[in-house]
Amino acid sequence: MNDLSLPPRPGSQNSRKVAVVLFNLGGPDSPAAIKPFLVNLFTDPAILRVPGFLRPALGRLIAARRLKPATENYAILGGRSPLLELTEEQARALEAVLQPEMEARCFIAMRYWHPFAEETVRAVREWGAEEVVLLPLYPQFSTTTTGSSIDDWNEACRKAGLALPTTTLCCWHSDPAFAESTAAIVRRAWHEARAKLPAETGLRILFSAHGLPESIVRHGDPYQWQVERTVAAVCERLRIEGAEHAICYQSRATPQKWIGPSTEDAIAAAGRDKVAVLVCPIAFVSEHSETLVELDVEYREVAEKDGVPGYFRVPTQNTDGDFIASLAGLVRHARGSGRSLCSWAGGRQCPKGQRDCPHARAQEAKRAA
Ligand SMILES: C=CC1=C(C)c2cc3[nH]c(cc4nc(cc5[nH]c(cc1n2)c(C)c5CCC(=O)O)C(CCC(=O)O)=C4C)c(C)c3C=C
Ligand SMILES: [Fe+2]
Ligand SMILES: [Fe+2]
Repeated sequence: MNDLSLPPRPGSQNSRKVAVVLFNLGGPDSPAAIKPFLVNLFTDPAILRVPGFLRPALGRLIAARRLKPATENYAILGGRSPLLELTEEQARALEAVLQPEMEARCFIAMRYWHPFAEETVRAVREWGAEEVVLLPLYPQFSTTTTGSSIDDWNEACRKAGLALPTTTLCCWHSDPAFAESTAAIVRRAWHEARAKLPAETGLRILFSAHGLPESIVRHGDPYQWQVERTVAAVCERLRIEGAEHAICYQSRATPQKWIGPSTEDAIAAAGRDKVAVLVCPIAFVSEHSETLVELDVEYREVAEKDGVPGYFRVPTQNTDGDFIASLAGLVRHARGSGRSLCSWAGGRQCPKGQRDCPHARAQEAKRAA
């Protein structure tokens, strides 16, 4: 056993300065930032999959159409997203767990608003990092989120000429410690909700994940499959007798067909079945507009309208101690391997040729090209 109270030994792997880079989507930090944030999002080739010459104009048009609903949502939160502050709290909490074992510092790289990857690459260099661990705050891999952030990071490093040994934690949807910590949060919320309901009223857990256009999944995005793996891993550990559950998808942001069932439809079904719902965000690990507004305000109204006999929400992980410990476990495992790692197979390392590991698959495709 390591004595964690001892400082890292000079010259050991643990004395190397490791930058843990947390990826998230980012959110506007003022009302004026909403428009450019949306333009950045909708002109990302990972999001808007049209020929390059069409993307800037079409992306701006879609962003303009989204501006009003997005502005209304952020107005409820005081005109800004809380995502950066909450991610900073997660970063500090993760550092506090890692620092007794290794010389680690957590940085944040957001995809569509500050701090952008370019800013973070500079900060990582200035700190004198000798090694990098990329840790997306998305348990499930999607080409639209983790994939886009990895490409953005690599491009920022290329431009800045930063070439450090780097490990990418491409996905951790079934990591046992993550699933256990999530199950504990769901269990607590379940008991709180049960205590407020009459004994004869059923309670259904709705695992609500961010949706995706169906065409993206059809083209091989593993996100939906990985969401299902997370739900299975959490349910295995719930230890609540007779708890029924369903998976649904929220936040449709474009007119195309998105994967379903939608969270609205799942709430309507609960209304018909006369069961209360406990909505559990399963693809976000911190609070932001899609939990605080969409789940807490909009879908609550939908549930009332649909005659659902009770509406409750599981809080996201934020800085929950067991959740942060699970992230620390991922970093500990990943360090120094310089490879792409994923937790889904239990082996931590993406198995060679494994079609469900998106990062390994992308690397293989690059090698073959
Ligand atoms: C085509 C559009 C979108 C896809 C695909 C998409 C995927 C996706 N997004 C998240 C997580 C977050 N999304 C957030 C905001 C947000 N997302 C979209 C659109 C798509 N997302 C928009 C237009 C917005 C802006 C807000 C709005 O207009 O409603 C956020 C941040 C929210 C905040 O408070 O700042 C997160 C986080 C995931 C996990 C995902 C696919 C797997
Ligand atoms: Fe989104
Ligand atoms: Fe993987």
